[in-house]
Formats: sequence, C-alpha cells, structure tokens
Amino acid sequence: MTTRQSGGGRPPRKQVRLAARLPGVDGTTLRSGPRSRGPIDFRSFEQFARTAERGLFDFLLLAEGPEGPGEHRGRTDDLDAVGRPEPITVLNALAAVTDRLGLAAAVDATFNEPYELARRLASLDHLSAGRAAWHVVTTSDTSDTSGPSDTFDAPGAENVRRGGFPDHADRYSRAAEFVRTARALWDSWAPDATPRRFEHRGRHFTIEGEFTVPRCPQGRPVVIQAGDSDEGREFAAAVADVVFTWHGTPEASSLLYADVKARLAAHGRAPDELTIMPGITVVLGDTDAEAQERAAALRGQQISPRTAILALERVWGRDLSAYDPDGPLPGIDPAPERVLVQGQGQGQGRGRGRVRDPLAVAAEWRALSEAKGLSIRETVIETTGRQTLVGTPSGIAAALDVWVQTDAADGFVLVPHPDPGGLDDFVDQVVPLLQERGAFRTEYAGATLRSHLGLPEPVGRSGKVDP
Ligand SMILES: Cc1cc2nc3c(=O)[nH]c(=O)nc-3n(C[C@H](O)[C@H](O)[C@H](O)COP(=O)(O)O)c2cc1C
Repeated sequence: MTTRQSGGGRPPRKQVRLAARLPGVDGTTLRSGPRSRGPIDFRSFEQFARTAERGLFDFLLLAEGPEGPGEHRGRTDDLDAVGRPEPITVLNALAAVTDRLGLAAAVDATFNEPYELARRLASLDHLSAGRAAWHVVTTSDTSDTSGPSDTFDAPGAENVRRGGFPDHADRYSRAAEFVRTARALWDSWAPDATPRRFEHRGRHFTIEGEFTVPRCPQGRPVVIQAGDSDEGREFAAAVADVVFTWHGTPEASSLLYADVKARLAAHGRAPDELTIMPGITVVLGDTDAEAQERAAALRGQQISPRTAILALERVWGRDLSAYDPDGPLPGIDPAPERVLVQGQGQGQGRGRGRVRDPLAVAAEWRALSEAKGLSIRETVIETTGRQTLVGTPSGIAAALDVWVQTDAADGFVLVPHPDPGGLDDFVDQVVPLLQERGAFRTEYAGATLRSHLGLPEPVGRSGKVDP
C-alpha cells in the first residue's frame, strides 16, 4: 500500500512494507550451526516470528509445496527441509505467542478444496484476532535452476495428485474460482452473526450448505499471490491484496510493478489496493567489504561440492558425478531432450527437475566460467545465488527506501539464509535506520493484518457467487 506518513516536519513519505518468509521446501536456507534446531522444532518458528514482530513487520509467511524434499538420483538435496510441519497448524500455534504480526501460509489452490481451506483460514483469523493471510500458490510444472532455487515442481506432487496434473491455465482458472468461492463462504454469515446458506456452481466446484465458522475478524483473510506469468499477474490484479515476486532488482521490479498496477483498473481497483513486495535476501556487514566476504562465505556453505554437481546435472541432464567440482565445466553438451538423469524411476529427482532451456543455460554458464576462469562449483555459486542486497545497514536502508519511493516496490519480503537468527541483524540494524528516514512505522497502528496493510475490511455479501 502506498500510505504516506509525515513526521518531524518532513514531507509525507511512502511507507516501506516489510514481511519475512520462512522457506518450506528449499534450496537456500542454512540450518546448520549450534543455534539451529531444524525445520520441525516449534522454537525455530517462534524465534523467527518474535523477531519479525519486534521489527514491526506486516506478516510472516510460511512457504509450502506439495512435494517432498528435493531429491536427485536417490539423494536428498543438502539444504532441503527434511521433515516439516504443516504451515497453518504452525501459524495457529504462533498466534498464541505473537500479538500483532500477520500470519500467512502458502496453500495450494490446485490440490485443496474451498470449504475445508476457507474453514482453516477463518479459524486462524479468529484465533489470531484478525491476522490471517493466504498465499494462494498453484505449483509449477517445471523448475528452472537458473532462476530462484526453490521453484515448486509438479513431479513432486504425486503424493497429492488426483488424476493428471492440470495445465497452467486450468490451475489459474481453478485458483480464481477457489478464491471467489472461499470469499463467498467467508461472506456468508449475516452481519447479525447468523449463518446463511451459500451456494456455488462453477466449472471447478459445485458446493452448497452452511459455513460453520462465523464471520472472521478481518471479514476475509488477506490474499497473497506470487505467480509471474500473464495469467498469474491477471489473477493478482483480480483478487490479490499482496503480490510477492522474485524480481530482485529495482529495474526488474519496477517493470513488474508498473505492469501489475496498470492491470488493476480493469478490475475496478485502485493502485493502492494491491501491495507489491519483492522477496529479497540481505547480507550485512560493518563495511561493504565485510558484507561481501560474509556473502561469499554463505554462498560457499550453500553450494557444497555435491550440490554443485547436482545443479550441473539438472542443466546437462546427464550423470556428471565423475566430474571434479573444482575443475572446469564439462566439454560435452547437455542432453537435448527433456529426459532426466537416470537413476530413480523415470529418472527425475523429486522437487526439482531439469531447467527450461538447458542449451541456453549451459552456454551462459560456459561463457561465464571462461570469462572469469571459474570452476564448476564457482560457476554454480555465481549463477544460482539470490543475495539481493549486500552492504552496510545504512547502505541497505537507503537502497530499500529508494526502491519504494521510486515505485519499484511497496515493500519487501525478507528471505534470510541462516536459520535461526537470519532476521535479527536486519531488525536490529536496518529497521531503526528506515524509521529514522521516516519510511517505516515505529509502532503498529492497528491490530489486524488488514490494518497494517492499510486495507479496508471488506463488506459482507450474500452467499452467492458467479461461477
Ligand atoms: C515468489 C514466489 C513464491 C512462491 N512460493 C510458492 C510456495 O510457497 N509454494 C508453492 O507451491 N508455490 C510457490 N510458488 C509458485 C507459484 O504459486 C506458481 O505456481 C508458479 O510461480 C507458476 O506460476 P506462474 O507461471 O504464473 O509464475 C511461488 C512463486 C513465486 C514467484
């Protein structure tokens, strides 16, 4: 949202939105070290949530995918969360140890059902007194290791798939109808707190009855969207309150920002009814050089020799286990077809498959490796990293503020690498500087997530929706 705040005689200033994301299936989080308790321990979630609330963040987002941990030729990826709890359940527990922080869960609109999910989200909204959000995800049917490393893969969705995997457009059409149906259910209680019958007949769902959860404190939980395709952006413009993106440079982000905001008018919405928040990873240091050193050390930890070979095999589509990670890239070309590395069943590792355009990615990697004299591992480190901002707290506060003031973003979803503790430095060192700049709140003004985001409470309607 583009609320502006004036303080200390300064002109009104667009406010930066902040949120934090804890990955589910993942390829970037470092859970090693003496303080790490692993991805299933509630205390890890609690620590993260308390830090985000101390930083006055709008919300904490728990990522999720239908797939199990990323696996390749029978071995689980080094950095994947093996054993992770179901996000909405965790958020219900977090509601009891936080007061103001918004609580957002990624839940797939391809594999769930509106009545059940609407109930679970409305229940979370009641238990948290108005802090629930739903990140509506649809799950990709391909992965692309040249982009973010935690893409979400259909091949891993066998554990929940019913019949064939729907194509891209169908997934979005189901998601749009899913959200409309869920909203009709949330709206189905009359203002005098009596339930009314709902009825929905559509292409994907035909349901009727009475919704069992009373109208929730926010009216409707906040809706977050992240897909980047044309359909994904249209879907966001039609239904989302927040867009979460991976466009991690101001240039890329401002293009997306202008595009998505321009789509709102066709849906009868104003630009500030949708908040756009790129996911960013920040590495801090007392000096720029120290921050760079720390960033390099983190990348080295993330890309072990084994992970480097694995990333290479996903591009080349061949068994490259005999290659030395500290040696040069393979002279042979990637396998041309979309066949996958031999080994498990059809040969595809779960969770992450082959990149979209292997020949182009291989050519890019080779060019980089030759130009800079990089080994396999160094090339993977250089090409798959996602450390958006590396620098001093003041440099980073200034950069974030500029992104927001120039409408390249409305705010950011922080995705820290080390867990736990990855968010503390940002909250302790960068948040106060954003506050000094008059670009970030110094206290929560309201109690609900809608109020943090400046969104009005929606007006309840009848239980009928258009298909
Ligand atoms: C920033 C971002 C975060 C995402 N987070 C999740 C997630 O937590 N779980 C999931 O299953 N899919 C997630 N997705 C996948 C999207 O829901 C969607 O399925 C995918 O991006 C394909 O749609 P598109 O072609 O419109 O981009 C995410 C996508 C993006 C861009």
